[in-house]
Amino acid sequence: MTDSKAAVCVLGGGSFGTTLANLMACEGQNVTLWLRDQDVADHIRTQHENPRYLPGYKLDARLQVSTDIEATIAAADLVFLAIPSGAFRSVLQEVGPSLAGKQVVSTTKGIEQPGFLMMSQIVEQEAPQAKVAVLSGPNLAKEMAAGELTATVIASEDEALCNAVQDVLGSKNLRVYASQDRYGVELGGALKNVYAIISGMAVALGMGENTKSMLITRALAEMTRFAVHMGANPLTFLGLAGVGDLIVTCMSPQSRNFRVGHALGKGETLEEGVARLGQVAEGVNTLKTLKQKADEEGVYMPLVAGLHAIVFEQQPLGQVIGKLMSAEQKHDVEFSAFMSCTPIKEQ
Ligand SMILES: NC(=O)C1=CN([C@@H]2O[C@H](COP(=O)(O)OP(=O)(O)OC[C@H]3O[C@@H](n4cnc5c(N)ncnc54)[C@H](OP(=O)(O)O)[C@@H]3O)[C@@H](O)[C@H]2O)C=CC1
Ligand SMILES: O=C(CO)COP(=O)(O)O
Repeated sequence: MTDSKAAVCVLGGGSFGTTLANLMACEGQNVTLWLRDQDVADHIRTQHENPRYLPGYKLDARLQVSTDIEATIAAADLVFLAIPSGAFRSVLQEVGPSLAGKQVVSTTKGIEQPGFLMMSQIVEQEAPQAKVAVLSGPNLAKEMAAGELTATVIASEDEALCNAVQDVLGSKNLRVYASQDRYGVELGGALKNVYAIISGMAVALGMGENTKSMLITRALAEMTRFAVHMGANPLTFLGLAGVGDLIVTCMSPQSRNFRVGHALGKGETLEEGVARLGQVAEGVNTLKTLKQKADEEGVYMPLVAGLHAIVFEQQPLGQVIGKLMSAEQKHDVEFSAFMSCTPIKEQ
């Protein structure tokens, strides 16, 4: 067991970073939240609320806040990263050397292009002396901030790091399960955002419950097919970071990706939907990145291709749906085929 009072920091003061840091503060952990906005930091320190990203949620008075990233990292043993993928590398480039020897956990659900890199792979590049893990699961920030029960997955080849995260983050409201499939867990968190956009669109169009169930189930088959091709363990997609996160993000209007899809379904442009959200919806960039990679790798992903055609190729919705419904009818469950495929690739 690790020291439960290990110093922890969370980099990124958006909805998820604030929520994670607050959950740990509520458990009496020594935790500091770093964010770049001085006004928001002052508000959290004095009013115990993040007015920009979690208005109306009372934060624990023991939560420490800083705008000094170097001092925050220097004082921490365990560093959580909750920076959107578009800014992830630039922040890592700034602080990479300071992360040497630290335990670093990425919570960011996006993919960097070019290179099709997961965020933990960026950590490996920019902070090669750090120990790396990823955290992912059905974790809508606002529900967690409200104390709703859920679970998440900490994935790393480093068992001590998984144990450390279970110690500091696990609580009566949050179960933290371990996995060794870092790549699969991270890929699951990024891919499901694309299908949440499709689900939001289906809801806006008034589609039936059967339709939504079909979409989620075929989404799971499609994302697993891609992930296995890329070297992930198919069983990971039966867990919290796979089907668990897919279900919540495809079903909840709290999901920002779902909301972007809903706006599209109501006839708004992508730009309008994203602007009204005012928060990050990682699925938009992931859609572009994933479509390109699936084409390069020759992986069959009709839902991804269909959404891409609607959003970026101006194809009429009705035409795309017609094409999807008249595609070749293949196998339902592909997991048996996945199980007999070659072992997980070195990533
Ligand atoms: N919210 C959720 O329910 C969950 C989110 N995640 C993932 O966590 C990641 C972060 O998302 P989330 O917190 O929700 O995003 P939000 O949109 O709520 O907040 C984004 C945060 O990132 C900060 N930021 C943006 N660019 C930079 C930068 N260059 N340097 C420092 N800080 C920066 C913003 O600061 P500023 O306000 O100053 O611009 C803001 O604090 C995403 O990848 C998301 O997929 C994972 C699980 C759940
Ligand atoms: O990843 C999430 C829930 O697990 C949050 O999803 P959104 O980014 O779509 O809000």
